[in-house]
This record gives sequence, C-alpha cells and structure tokens, in this order.
Amino acid sequence: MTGPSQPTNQGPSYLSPRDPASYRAGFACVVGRPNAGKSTLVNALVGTKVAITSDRPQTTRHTVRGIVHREDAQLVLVDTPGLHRPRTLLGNRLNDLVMGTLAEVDVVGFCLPSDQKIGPGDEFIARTLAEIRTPVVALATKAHLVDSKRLVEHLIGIEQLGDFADIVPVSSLEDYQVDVVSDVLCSHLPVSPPLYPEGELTDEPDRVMVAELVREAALEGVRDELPHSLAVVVEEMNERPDRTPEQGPLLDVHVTVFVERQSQKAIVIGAKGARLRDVGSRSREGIEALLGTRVFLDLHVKVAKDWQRDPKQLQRLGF
Ligand SMILES: Nc1nc2c(ncn2[C@@H]2O[C@H](COP(=O)(O)OP(=O)(O)OP(=O)(O)O)[C@@H](O)[C@H]2O)c(=O)[nH]1
Repeated sequence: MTGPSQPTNQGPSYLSPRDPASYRAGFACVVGRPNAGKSTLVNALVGTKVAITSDRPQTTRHTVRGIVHREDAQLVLVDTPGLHRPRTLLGNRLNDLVMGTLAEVDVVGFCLPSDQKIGPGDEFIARTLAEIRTPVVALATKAHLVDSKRLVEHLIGIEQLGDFADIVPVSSLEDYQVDVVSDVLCSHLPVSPPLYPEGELTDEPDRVMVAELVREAALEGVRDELPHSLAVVVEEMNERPDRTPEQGPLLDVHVTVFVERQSQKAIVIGAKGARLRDVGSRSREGIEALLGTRVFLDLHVKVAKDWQRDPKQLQRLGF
C-alpha cells in the first residue's frame, strides 16, 4: 500500500532474480464482460484482496493493479472496469480507457465464465481484441461451477470465438489452475528486470480503494439498476489532531455517495437511515482493515442529477 507509485527500473536490487537473462516482467490486462470473474482472478493471482468483488456487475470502475512477484517473473496486472458496449458517456470513457490499456500491455487475459453461454457481449469483446496486436489468452473462469461436459462445450465455444494464444480453464476461488494462468501470462512477458519493488501489491491510491469499499457496501443487496447510478468520492482523509497516546491515532474520512435521483437516495439511506448506518459501519470496518488504523467515517448521500451523461459531473467524480 505504501512506497513509490511509479515503476522503477533501477535503484536498489529489491529482488535478486535467479537468472537475469531469463527473468521476465511486464503488464497484463484482464478483460471480460461484467461479472466474468476478473477481480476474483486478479486477487487469486496476487494472493491478497486488491480489487473489490461483488455479486453486482460493474463494480470495478477504476484500473486497479495487482503485482505478482515470482522467482522468474513479475506480472503487473491491470484490472479493467469491464469492456462493454457504450450506452452512456461514462460507458464511452470507460471503453477509451480500456482500449488504451489493451494496446499498451504485453498480454491480455480474456475471462469467459464457464457457467454462462458465450453471448453477444463476449463476441463484442472478441471482435475488439481481434483489432489489437497484443496476444490474448482466453480464460474459462469459474470452471468448478460446471460439470466436465459443459466445460468441454464451453472450451469448444471459446476456440470458435477467436484466435487465442492459449485457452486455460481456471477456478479462482477453488484454486484450480491459477498457477497455470500465472505461468501462461508470464510466458508472454518480455525479458526485463523487475518493474516494481518486491512486496508491492498494488499502486492504487488509498483513496480509490476506500471509495471502492464504500461503493461495494452501498451496492450490497440493492436493486440491479442502482450500480450504474452510484459514484463514490472520498472528499477528505485527515488524521485527527491532538490524540493522546492512549487514544491512539484516528483517521477522519469524509465520503460522498452520489446517486442520480431522489428515489435512489432513499434506497441507499433506507428507513430512518438504517441502511446507510449499516453501509457506514461495514465500510468502516473494511477501511480500518485496509489502512490499519481506526477510522471515523462521515458518509453523505447526494443527488447529482444524470451524472453519467454530464461531462462536468463526470470530471468532478474523477472520470
Ligand atoms: N465459485 C466461483 N465463483 C467465482 C469464481 N470467480 C468469480 N466468482 C464469483 O463471480 C462473481 C463475480 O466475480 P468478480 O470477480 O467480481 O467479476 P468481475 O468480472 O470482476 O466483475 P465486474 O467488476 O462487475 O466486471 C462473484 O460473486 C465471485 O465470487 C470462481 O472461480 N469460482
């Protein structure tokens, strides 16, 4: 969580790769339709919780990097918001971001959930990936959720979908073939010294992680249309002054949850504010665990009308 946020190619030898002549390092990007298992896979590869997962689609709005440190390679994973067809201005911006990322990385992992039939969303992504020169490894995610007959059917479907460098079935939660995915992705990286110091797991700023934790809590158990209408901004994070040593440090965190309509505000807040209190206490626990300090969380819900379509609002919300 701490340390330099820029990759460094020089400086002290954080790592002592066994054989510099064969040590590989580079970037991989994980794409796939919403809910395809991208974040879960990144977490499994890195071995710690870096991206936020939830049962709701499109929870990953920001590019989150996880870094896999191996004896023979360093794999910097860029988790994307999910490549999907642009519907709103926000969608367009996300897709620009995704396309830029795809062209820059060394290898792309394309997640296709085994428990779902290959559909128009996957075909759209496959066509997009066919336009870039980056090698693409197809990943049949959530393989343990289906029987072998269905898995074979799925693998055949994937083969017909595009020209992939490899196809690997994987179950991130069940720890099936996660190491194979790591091997295959690393095999596409260039020979290079490590790009980041050892021990660095993500260079995502704390604020973004905090916002994602609040967003995850605010989305829990609410209607399907709400995810698209919800943005979280961390307004301020300050250590409270004048704390005695007995009291210990306390971090004041001020967060605004933006929704598009008054009716959505009511959903987030709940009857007599009960739901918001619950969201607050759950996200506070997550933030305390993330930052390793006690936290006072000040949570507000505001209506920013049609923020998804308004460029000024988008800029303000950090997109
Ligand atoms: N059993 C099982 N469930 C999985 C596996 N991978 C993902 N899931 C579940 O599938 C759901 C979606 O996974 P995510 O990793 O959040 O999917 P995502 O592609 O990052 O989703 P977005 O951020 O919405 O684009 C979550 O409820 C996960 O727990 C797996 O290997 N096995």
